[in-house]
Amino acid sequence: MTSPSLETRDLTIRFGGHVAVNAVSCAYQAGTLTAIVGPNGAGKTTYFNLISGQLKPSAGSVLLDGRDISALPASARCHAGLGRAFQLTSLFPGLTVMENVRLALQSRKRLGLDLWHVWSDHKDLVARADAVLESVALAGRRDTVAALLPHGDQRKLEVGLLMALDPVVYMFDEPTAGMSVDEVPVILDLIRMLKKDRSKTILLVEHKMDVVRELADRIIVLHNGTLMADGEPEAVIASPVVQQAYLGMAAVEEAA
Ligand SMILES: Nc1ncnc2c1ncn2[C@@H]1O[C@H](COP(=O)(O)OP(=O)(O)OP(=O)(O)O)[C@@H](O)[C@H]1O
Repeated sequence: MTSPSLETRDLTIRFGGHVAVNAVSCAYQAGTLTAIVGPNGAGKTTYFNLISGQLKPSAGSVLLDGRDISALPASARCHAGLGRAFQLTSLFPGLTVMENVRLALQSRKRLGLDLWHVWSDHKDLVARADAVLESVALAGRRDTVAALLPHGDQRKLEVGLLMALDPVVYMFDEPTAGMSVDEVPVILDLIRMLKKDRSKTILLVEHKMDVVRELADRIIVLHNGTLMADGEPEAVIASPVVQQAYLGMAAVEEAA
C-alpha cells in the first residue's frame, strides 16, 4: 500500500473534562473518499478542526504526505495542501466570480504583492480561472458579483475556489446542509468529479446515509470522540453495533 497522504495519530482534544476527540488514529490514501459519520456531538467537526488547524490538539499529531504539520497554523496547512470548504465564508462577496477564482489561484502561487509577477502571469491566471469556472459550470456567470449569485451557485463557486488552490486533501463538512432539493445534486456532481482525480484524498462529514453510501469508498464512525468502526461502506453500515447504537434505525432504513 502507498504511504497515506493524510494521517492522524492519537489525535485528541479535551474541553475541560470532556474528551471531544479521543486518540483518533487514521490514515487516508490518495484516490479515496472517506465518509466520517456518527451521531450529533460525536466529534466529527472537531476532528476536522484539528486536521485543518482551527483547533490545537491536547495530544497527537497530523501528518500531510508524511510531514508533521501539527505545529502549523490553519493558513500554512492550507498552503501545504489541506483544502477545507467553509460554507461561503471563503468568498469575497463584492468581487466577481472570475475575480474570486483569480485571487484563489494567486494566493496558491503566493503572488499576492509581487506586482511584476501578477502582471506577467495575468493572462495565464485568467485562462486557468476560466478553466476552473468551466469545471464548476459557472462560466456563464464569470462577471457576476459573487453576492448576487443564487445560493447554489455560491456553493459551486466555493468548490471552484477550493479547486483553484489545488489541494492534496479536500475536506467537506456537510456540503449539502441547508441546500434546496435542486442544489444538492449539483454539489454532489462536483464531488463526484473531484473523485475522478485519483491523486486527491477526500474527507466528507455527512449525515445523509444515501449520499455516504453512494460516494464513499470507506466509512469511519466516530462516537463520543472515539473511532468505533472503519471499513468498506456496506460492511460498516451493516454492522449491528453501528446500526443499533450509532447510526439509528432511521438512517439505516434511509440507506436501504
Ligand atoms: N470549542 C468547544 N468548547 C467546548 N466544547 C466543544 C467545543 N467544540 C466542540 N465541543 C463539544 O465537543 C463535542 C463534539 O462536537 P462536534 O461539533 O465535533 O460534533 P459533531 O459530530 O460534528 O456533531 P454534529 O453532527 O451535530 O455537527 C460536543 O459535545 C461539543 O459540544
